[in-house]
Amino acid sequence: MSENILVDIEDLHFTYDGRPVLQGINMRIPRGKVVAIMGGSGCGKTTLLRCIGGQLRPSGGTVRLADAVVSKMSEAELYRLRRRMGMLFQFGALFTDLSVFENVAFPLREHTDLSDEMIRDLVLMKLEAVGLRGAHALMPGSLSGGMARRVALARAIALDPMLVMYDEPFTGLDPIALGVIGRLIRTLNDALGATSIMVTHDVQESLQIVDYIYFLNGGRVVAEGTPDEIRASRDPFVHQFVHAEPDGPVHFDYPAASMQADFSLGGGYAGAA
Ligand SMILES: Nc1ncnc2c1ncn2[C@@H]1O[C@H](COP(=O)(O)OP(=O)(O)OP(=O)(O)O)[C@@H](O)[C@H]1O
Repeated sequence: MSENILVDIEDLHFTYDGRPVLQGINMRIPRGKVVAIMGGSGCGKTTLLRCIGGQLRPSGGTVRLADAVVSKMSEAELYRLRRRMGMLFQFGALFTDLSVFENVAFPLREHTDLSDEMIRDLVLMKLEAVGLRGAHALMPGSLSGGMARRVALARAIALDPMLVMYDEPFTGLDPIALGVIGRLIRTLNDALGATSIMVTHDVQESLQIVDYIYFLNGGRVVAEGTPDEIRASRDPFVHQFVHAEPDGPVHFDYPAASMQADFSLGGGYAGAA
């Protein structure tokens, strides 16, 4: 594998209960880049992140991270690998009974033997990086949505990860907070010398901050390119996302039986009384 590629995904397949979700994904993500993954609801974006993080084992193909095949790692190796990965999931999910300081300190206490003084300095540095050093004593319940997301970001980078994965980091944020989080994702990535993968529905923000975008549909990569290539693209998938069109090749409804079969007149639905 080229020295420069941090994440190399080859012909990745994943199946839930016999239902194929990922059907031959190929991606090569160079070190230092911020990459967005987009696609309609349920197309497999979160599943892909979980295969990269080793929480799910693929049914076929490989994910290589640095020079290691993630799906072949033992539990102990995966645990060590996760120390080098930061993850920020939808809504940030802070521990509500821990202060801002303790939330950011959590991965440091969990994964290192650093002294309390060292942990204190590192936590305050990470909080400073997201503009919240002054908020270290607050409890999550007293933070705005944007502040809570910034604390989650500080926690995700607490261990100086080589790879940071974001699952819909902008969900539920107002446009100003969204812009702040977007810029932080970019600047923290560059300051840490990390690589970032972001699953998001926010095309406009992504076009401002990322180096490359992949579009998924039906468990496959259907389009990809740099922000300039994406803006200029005539691909119908890309066009639908960039212009937020409700109709197009991406269907937003989960596949269902016909209305006639599902509703009582059709007599086919056995779910509710
Ligand atoms: N634990 C599970 N068991 C069975 N099926 C699952 C499970 N988790 C997800 N799926 C299914 O796998 C498909 C892909 O889910 P995934 O969460 O990866 O999609 P997504 O692209 O991240 O969607 P969204 O944008 O709505 O979050 C969906 O159809 C979903 O219903």
